[in-house]
Amino acid sequence: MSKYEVLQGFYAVHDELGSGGFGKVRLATHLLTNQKVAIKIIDKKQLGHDLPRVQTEMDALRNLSHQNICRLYHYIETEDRFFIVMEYCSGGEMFDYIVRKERLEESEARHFFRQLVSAIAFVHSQGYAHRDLKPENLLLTEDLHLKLIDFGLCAKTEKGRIDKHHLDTCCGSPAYAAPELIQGLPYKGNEADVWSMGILLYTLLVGALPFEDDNMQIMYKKIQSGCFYEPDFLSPMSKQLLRAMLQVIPERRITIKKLLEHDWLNHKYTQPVKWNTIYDKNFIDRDVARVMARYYGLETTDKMIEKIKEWKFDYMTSTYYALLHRKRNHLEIILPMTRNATNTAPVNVQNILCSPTIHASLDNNLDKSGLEDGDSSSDPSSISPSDIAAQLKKSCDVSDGKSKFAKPLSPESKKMSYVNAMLAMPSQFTGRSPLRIPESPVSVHSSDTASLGSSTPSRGVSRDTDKENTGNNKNYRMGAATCKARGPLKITGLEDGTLRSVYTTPNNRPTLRGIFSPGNSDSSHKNRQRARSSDRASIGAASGAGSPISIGSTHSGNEPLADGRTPRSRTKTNRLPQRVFTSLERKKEKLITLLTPRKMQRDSPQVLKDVKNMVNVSMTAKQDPEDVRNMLKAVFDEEKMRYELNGWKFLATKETVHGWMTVELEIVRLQMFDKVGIRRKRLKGDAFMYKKVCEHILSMAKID
Ligand SMILES: Nc1ncnc2c1ncn2[C@@H]1O[C@H](COP(=O)(O)OP(=O)(O)OP(=O)(O)O)[C@@H](O)[C@H]1O
Repeated sequence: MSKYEVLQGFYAVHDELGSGGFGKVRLATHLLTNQKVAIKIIDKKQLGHDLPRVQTEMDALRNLSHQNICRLYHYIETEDRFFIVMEYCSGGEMFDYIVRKERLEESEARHFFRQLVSAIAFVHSQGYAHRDLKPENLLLTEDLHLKLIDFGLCAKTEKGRIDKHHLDTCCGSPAYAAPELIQGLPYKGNEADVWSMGILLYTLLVGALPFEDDNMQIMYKKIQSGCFYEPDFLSPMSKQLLRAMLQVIPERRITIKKLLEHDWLNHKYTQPVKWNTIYDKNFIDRDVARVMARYYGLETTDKMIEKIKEWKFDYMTSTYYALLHRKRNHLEIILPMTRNATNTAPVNVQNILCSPTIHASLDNNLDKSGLEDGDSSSDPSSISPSDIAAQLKKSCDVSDGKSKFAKPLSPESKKMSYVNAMLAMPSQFTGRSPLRIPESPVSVHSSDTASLGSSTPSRGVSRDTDKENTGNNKNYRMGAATCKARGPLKITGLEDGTLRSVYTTPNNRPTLRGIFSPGNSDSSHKNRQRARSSDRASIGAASGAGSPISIGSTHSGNEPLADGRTPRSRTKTNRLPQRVFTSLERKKEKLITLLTPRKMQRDSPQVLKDVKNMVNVSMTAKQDPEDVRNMLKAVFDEEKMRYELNGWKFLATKETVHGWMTVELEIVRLQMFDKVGIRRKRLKGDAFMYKKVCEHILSMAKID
């Protein structure tokens, strides 16, 4: 029996997107609509005492429907596993975005930070505190909307009482934890979140952590001192905001309300942050409901609307959201004629990036259901059932070796994406653009975008006005600290105790090198700190930390990997239906790949035809992929990194003081530039470790 049998016929499961302490997140296709989704697969056995975490996360995701929070589509529980189907954030982790940029310019950091503040203001307004804010939990969509994930550690109080309620569970990642948390004092979730946001803002602007040390106890002391380095390039306004957020005494810390009004956040913006949700669960998109009513065999659209409004988070909810997403992207919304029809979904059409300017992304011009304003281009009501059937048949017809792809419905969708624009923009700090994109046919306009390129970060140290916080060094800030190191922390468990079983069946840098160094893994602390992805049983644990690593070993297909997992080649079972499906969505060129013998497929790297989704790709100066492969092998050997090579994909692991980190590096061809690129993905380990490892590998490989 397949591990994921429960998903069969509904989702096709693909590659791993990332992994946390308890399970993996896999990319998947929602088969009925051919939309990409992310599925978090959690093994119950691995959860142990942390079982309530899943329930906490589910409750939060059900309740917290917001434009900057990753949407829950579907929730399935089986005897062994939980499957959480979510909106897929194809832009990857926000942190990845700054790996190549080293640090962000102020206006760009503001773009992301406004969205984070919006999400957290909403979360708090609903009585929740996130308590695990860190770069790994901030994802991006293809048009650079920020989406908050991972509510497994969140705390719930009565709505509107988050600022009254004290919590006592210490959780989150140490580097992002507020001083009151690491002292083991009762704390308020909202205040602790503001501190973590301060750390996040610092990482965006500086590209390093404000408090860190190889020794965990020293790091704690630094956090409690509130004393952090302020590089000269930070503007006075950013310094002031960072100080306000990184105030050691929680009562003196800026509140979220004040944060929303802060000048830094609103600089050059005509509108304040829209923090309230723009979604209304009572508002259902009629076009989508109409198409679904036909599929589910309901007589009227209204009946379908009533059904969707039950919000069961089953396959119906998932289908509704998947179709809504298609509509938002100006893709046709069609389903087979009836639910008894084949589950084969219409083939994918172009993944279109529709956010030409920073404002388009920022303003979240969405209506209550999540559709962009003025989205009148698609009118599925004009599609008759026979059209739908014909189209479906046509689009799935690959008998002639060519798949027929639905056309994008709007010419607008051809606009250059914000992602592309940002990647094309030279970084003011590095003096180069991560991707040297030749003259672009579409210019990016809007006053704000223009300002991104031209704004000069203010240099020179502003005189500190906050006397209370003035330290000896003018570049250091001292929060009003109680420098009392209380030593190890006690974990007392989550506030919300019990797990309710819900059964649902689907049918129904170092940029500033020298400043940043990865923190340490004080094992005694780790055991007490609530386990986090970077702290929890890792590759090192699985392989026996401290045991000798076989250096530079290219694993044969059947040996277990360093992390104890079975190599991908072995875990691949009967994937044919999935492979066929994938080929359909990847446009007709991919069919050639499908029909090519496997050996030949492996012999040439994947070709990327445009710069879309190239946020995680570094371009090399090489034209021969073999050269790059050899260079990477040499770097791994030199770095004593263990790796597995599967065709053009390396799975490399490295032990650092913080534990193990696994990165996937794939060699790809960049057709537009006639160059070879390296696509990277963090699979395990904390984001800063990943950043450091990637920067190191890429600079060692001398790829630029
Ligand atoms: N919706 C998504 N779209 C794309 N990638 C995702 C999505 N959700 C998660 N990921 C990837 O998977 C990783 C792990 O996800 P997540 O943090 O939810 O797992 P976790 O087990 O709760 O982790 P942790 O141990 O940090 O709590 C993320 O850091 C991200 O890289």
